[in-house]
Amino acid sequence: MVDALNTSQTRSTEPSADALSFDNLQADTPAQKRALSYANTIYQLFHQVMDKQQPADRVVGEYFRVNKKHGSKDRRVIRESLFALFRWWGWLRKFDSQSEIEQTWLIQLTINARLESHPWSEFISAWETFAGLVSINSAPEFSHISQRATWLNEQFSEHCFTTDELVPDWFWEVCPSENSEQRLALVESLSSRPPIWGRVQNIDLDDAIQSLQKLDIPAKGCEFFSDSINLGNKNINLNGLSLYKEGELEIQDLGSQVVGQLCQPRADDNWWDTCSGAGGKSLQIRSLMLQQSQEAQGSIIASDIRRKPLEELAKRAKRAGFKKITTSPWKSDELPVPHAHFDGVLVDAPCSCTGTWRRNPDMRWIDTIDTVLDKPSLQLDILTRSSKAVKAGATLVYATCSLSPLENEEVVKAFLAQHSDFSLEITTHPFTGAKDTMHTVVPYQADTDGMFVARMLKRS
Ligand SMILES: C[S@@+](CC[C@H](N)C(=O)[O-])C[C@H]1O[C@@H](n2cnc3c(N)ncnc32)[C@H](O)[C@@H]1O
Repeated sequence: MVDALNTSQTRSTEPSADALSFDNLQADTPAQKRALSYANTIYQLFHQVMDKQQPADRVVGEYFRVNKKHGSKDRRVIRESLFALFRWWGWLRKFDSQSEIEQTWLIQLTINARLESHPWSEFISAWETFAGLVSINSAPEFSHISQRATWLNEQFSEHCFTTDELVPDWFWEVCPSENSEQRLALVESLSSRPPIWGRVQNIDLDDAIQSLQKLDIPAKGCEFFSDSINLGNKNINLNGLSLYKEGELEIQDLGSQVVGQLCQPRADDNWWDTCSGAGGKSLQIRSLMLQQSQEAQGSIIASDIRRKPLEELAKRAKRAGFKKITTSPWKSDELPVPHAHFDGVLVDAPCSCTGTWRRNPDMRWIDTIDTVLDKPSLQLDILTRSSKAVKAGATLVYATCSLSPLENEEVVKAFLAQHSDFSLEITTHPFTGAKDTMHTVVPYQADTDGMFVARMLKRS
């Protein structure tokens, strides 16, 4: 098997892959000509991501920004084919043994489209014909990855396709799971896209749902949190939505919302969000305070080593009218806030982001095991320094969007081993109802990203 990972270990400054040459193929119809043009574009974007280790959403966004000639259908075919390639690359890379790059690519594109049940049949038939694949027309509508693996094993018996290999081998080393049913459910969820999740603030959920449904957005509530909203799977032009522009709707994955919920902020608490980024959880914490009392005096200081996300947070807070959120950049080892001062400190630590692989399927192939292994020492350092800001009797919450125990349970255990004045609290996993001291939100539990969260108490 050709190991695609070997080609992507180092960051390249070379231009992305050369264009493919389809000169020896006779494209007679407009659909065939377009199919070859798409094949070339997708090939170059794919290699820009893999060879230069650049995130696919950035690469494709920049491509469409520069190449304005593409209409909405072109964009859809290119974008969806590209993202699907990363979802199925663990299988598609096995076809790399074909002699000609062009033919290999057309085979991979055809199988990719069949695995996704893409609707652009005229282009798929063109790829299939040019690829010389005559016998795979019987692809059914798949509802499960096991069906896809079975179909591939029947069609291409010279290879063996297993569901575990849809993620890189190193993933199982850092996210071990002995239980084969759980492994399958995890790969299944990592092979599909979650819906767009949001949160309403300053507005009644039912009013928000009604106004979004009038715009043909299939919005609905969810059984877990009264302010969460499921916005369906289709892209939404947020800047065209008045709810969004007026700060009444924020996009936040439901898994991420678990973290704010388990912070359990009280109306008049003072919180420090130490790694706030653009402040998804700071906004949520303030909104949870206001849900308890419109007079809530609680405040949040948001910090990050990057200034730009803090500027974005300031805009979001202004949009929502949340005057009690302020920002304080974290520029050095010194705390940017007073010691032993806060009722709650949230450390949403930088991590490998393996829990977000559903939305960013390319990351599983451009990252390596080091993406996980180099994080725990940084995470422990940030958690240790942040803990100094917690006052006696108050709360410290540690969270990541990683699925690896090395970045999660092990970091918390290492912290507690050095800090006997902190102890874990028992909390309830909102999706499973499990009562425990540390929770992993696994993507298949509620169709979300993956997260980890643990809540600790500093002794009085
Ligand atoms: C998981 S993201 C935070 C996401 C954010 N809390 C949210 O809800 O959208 C981790 C953040 O930690 C920040 N970060 C990385 N190293 C840091 C450090 N040494 N000190 C403070 N923040 C850091 C990153 O810039 C990044 O924004």
